[in-house]
This record gives sequence, C-alpha cells and structure tokens, in this order.
Amino acid sequence: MKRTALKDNSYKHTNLFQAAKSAVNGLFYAFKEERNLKIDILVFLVLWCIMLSLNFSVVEKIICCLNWALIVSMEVINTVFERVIDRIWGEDYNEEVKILKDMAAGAVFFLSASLVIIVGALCIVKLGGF
Ligand SMILES: Nc1ncnc2c1ncn2[C@@H]1O[C@H](COP(=O)(O)OP(=O)(O)OP(=O)(O)O)[C@@H](O)[C@H]1O
Repeated sequence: MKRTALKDNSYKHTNLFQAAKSAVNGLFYAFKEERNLKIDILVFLVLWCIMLSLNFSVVEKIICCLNWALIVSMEVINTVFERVIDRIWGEDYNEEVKILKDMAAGAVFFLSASLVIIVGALCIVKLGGF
C-alpha cells in the first residue's frame, strides 16, 4: 500500500460529502480485496430469491436485510482488524494473534448463524412446517 507523507491537513475531510465519498471508497476497496465479502454478495442474491419466492413480508425482509448488513459491516471491521494485527505482529505464527483473530472471526460467525437461524425459521413457517 502506498504511503505519502503530508505535512498539512489537506487530506482531511472538510464536509459530510467528502466523508461519505471516502466511506464508499473504503467499502468498494473492501469488496474488491476480500473474498468473504464477495461471498456475502452471493449470499444476498440467494437471500433475495428466497424472500421473493416465499413471499416474505416487508418487516421480515427488513430484518433479514438488516442482519445481512450487520454481517457485511462486521466483515469489513474484521478485515481492518486482521490487517492492523498483521502490521503490528507480522505474519509469523503467534498464539496471541490466533486468539485475537479467532475472536474477531467469531463475531462474524455469530451474525452469520443468526441470519441462517432467522431465515431458516421463516422458511419453515412459510412452507407450513408449523
Ligand atoms: N499470525 C498468526 N498466528 C497464528 N494464527 C494465525 C495467524 N494469522 C492467522 N491465523 C489463524 O488463521 C485464521 C485466519 O486468519 P487470516 O488472517 O488468514 O484471515 P482470513 O484468511 O481473511 O480469514 P477470515 O477473514 O475468514 O477469518 C485466524 O482466525 C487464525 O486462527
């Protein structure tokens, strides 16, 4: 990654529009670089097909989309976290790094499990399982 030394603060945001532009750039970069985020897009397409084919209500759709958005946000934070850790500790095996990365991955897993359970339960109800 390119590093440039700037002595003034000209790179900082001066308004909300610039802040939003940087945030969107960050998101695009994360989606381009991170395999799991590409998988998340695929998950969203499958989720959307399920929601349409089983006639999820608006509230059910919002809950599922919100859970999916939380997964994506957590995945982005996890990626940042992994990169910072690698920069601080380096790439060599380290038991402390393993625990830290596993915990961060655990947060993504927890939200993913939540989406699977919610969508699974709604599918069972819609298909007349209850
Ligand atoms: N330096 C390290 N020392 C010990 N274990 C590590 C180290 N780096 C990674 N690991 C282990 O490998 C796993 C994957 O870490 P990695 O940095 O490769 O993330 P990744 O490939 O982006 O995976 P994901 O984002 O799916 O968790 C970690 O959860 C951890 O168990």
